Amino acid sequence: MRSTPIRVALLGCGTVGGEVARLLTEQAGELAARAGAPVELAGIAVRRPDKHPELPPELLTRDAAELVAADDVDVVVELIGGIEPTRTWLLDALRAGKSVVTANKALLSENSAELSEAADASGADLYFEAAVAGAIPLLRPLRESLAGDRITRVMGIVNGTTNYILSAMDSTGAGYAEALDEASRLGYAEADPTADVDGYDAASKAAILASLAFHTRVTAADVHREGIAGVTASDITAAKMLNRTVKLLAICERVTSDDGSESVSARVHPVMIPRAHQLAGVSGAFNAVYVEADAAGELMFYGQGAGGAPTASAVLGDLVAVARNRVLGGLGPRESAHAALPVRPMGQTPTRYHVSLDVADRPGVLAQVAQAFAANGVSIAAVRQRDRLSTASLVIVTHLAPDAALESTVDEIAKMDVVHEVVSVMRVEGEDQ
Ligand SMILES: NC(=O)C1=CN([C@@H]2O[C@H](COP(=O)(O)OP(=O)(O)OC[C@H]3O[C@@H](n4cnc5c(N)ncnc54)[C@H](O)[C@@H]3O)[C@@H](O)[C@H]2O)C=CC1
Ligand SMILES: N[C@@H](CC=O)C(=O)O
Ligand code: NA
Repeated sequence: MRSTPIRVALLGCGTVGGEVARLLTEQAGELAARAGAPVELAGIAVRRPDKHPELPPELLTRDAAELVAADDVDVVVELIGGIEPTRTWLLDALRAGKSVVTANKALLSENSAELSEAADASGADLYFEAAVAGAIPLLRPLRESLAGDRITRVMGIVNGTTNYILSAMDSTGAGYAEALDEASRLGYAEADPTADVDGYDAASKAAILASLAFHTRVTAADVHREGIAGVTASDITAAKMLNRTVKLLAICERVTSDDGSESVSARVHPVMIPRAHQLAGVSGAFNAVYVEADAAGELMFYGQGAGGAPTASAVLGDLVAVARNRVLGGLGPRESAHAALPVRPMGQTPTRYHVSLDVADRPGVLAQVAQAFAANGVSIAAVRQRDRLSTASLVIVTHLAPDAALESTVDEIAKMDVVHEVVSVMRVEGEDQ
C-alpha cells in the first residue's frame, strides 16, 4: 500500500456529510486497504464549528474556499448543496486538478457540462453516484456496465420524500403536512422541501439519468416537471377504485419518430400505476428504477434513496474509486454526450390519461364525452362507472396519445354543461392484470 495519503476536503457536515465523516474515521483501515493508500480528512468546512463537538476541532473551518485551495488537498467531497457558491468551489477544485465527489443533483443538472469540461481539462475525476437514488448503485451501471448497450427507457421513483408522503397518504390516509414533517425529521427532505414536493429534485435526477442513458446533455430545464402538491384525496381514492396507486415517477425515454429520427423525452409527474406493478410496492423513502436496454432487456435497481447513512455509502464508494485512480494513475468515466439528441417537448410526448368525472345522469352523456376524445384524436381504452349504482360517474382510461391532445380533451370536457365535476385527472403507466 502507498504510504502517502489521499487528502480529502469535506464541504458540509449535515445529514450526509456527518455520516461520511463518521464512516471515514471509523473505517479508515478498511478504506485504506481498498483504496491502496490511507484516505485522510484534510479539513471539514462547516457553518458553525461550535455545533460539531464530535469532530476534531483542528479539522474544522468556516472557510470552504480556503480549504478547497489548500495545497495538500487531493479530493473535494461536496455535501452542502445548492448552486452557488458550491459551483465556484468545485470549478476551482477541478481546474486545480483536484477530483470531486458530490451528491449535489441541483448543481449537476444545471452545470454538469461546465464541471465535466473542467475535469477533462485538468485530468481530474468527477463522481456523483449519491446524486441520484441515494445508496442505489445506478449511475455507475449506466456510465460503465451498460456503456456497450442501447438504453431505451429509464423510469422510476427517485425522490424519497414524496414517495414517503404518497405511501403514507395511500396506506394510513395520513395528512400531507404531517408526512412531510416526518420525512424532514428523518433527514430525507432537501433543506428547502419545496424542492421535493414540487418535483425539482426528481427533475434534476431525471436530467442526470437522461444525460447518462442517452449520451446527450439534458438539463433540469429540459425536464417536464409536476410535483405532488396537486395530488388530492380524490386522486388517491380514484386510484384505489381502479386497484391502482399514485407514485411520483421520473420517466426518461428515447422516442423514435415515424421518419426514424430520435429524440429524448424526460418528465416527472404523478402517475397511477396498478397495485400489481413492482413500483407500487416501493414505499417510504425507498427508490426503484427500471432501465430498459436493447440487449440487456429490463433491469431493476432498488434500495434506500435518501437518508444520511445510505447516501454516505454511495459517497464513500466514489471516494474509494477516486483514491484508486490516484494511486494507480488512471481516470474514471468521462462525460459522454456524443449523441446530442434533441429534447422532445412534453406536448408531443405520448402518454395515457385516467379521467374520472361526475356527469349528468341522462342518456347521451357518455357519447358526448366520447366525442370530445375522438375530436382530439384520442382513443379510449376503457370506460366504467365509478359508482356501480349510478350512471353519473364515469372513469375513462385512454390509449397513448400526444400529451397536448389529452390536455386539450380534458379542458374541453371540463367546460361541458353535462360534466358537473372533473374529479381526478392523472397519467397512467402499466397494464391492469
Ligand atoms: N439527505 C439526503 O437523503 C440526500 C442528500 N443529497 C444531497 O446531499 C447534499 C447534502 O444534503 P444534506 O446532508 O441532506 O443537507 P444538510 O442541510 O443536512 O447539510 C448541509 C450542510 O452544509 C452546511 N453548510 C451550508 N453552507 C455552508 C458553508 N458555506 N460552509 C460550510 N458548510 C455549509 C449546512 O450548515 C449543513 O450542515 C445536498 O446536495 C443534497 O441534495 C443527496 C442524496 C440524498
Ligand atoms: N430529498 C431527496 C434526498 C435524496 O436525494 C429525496 O427525498 O429523495
Ligand atoms: Na445512487
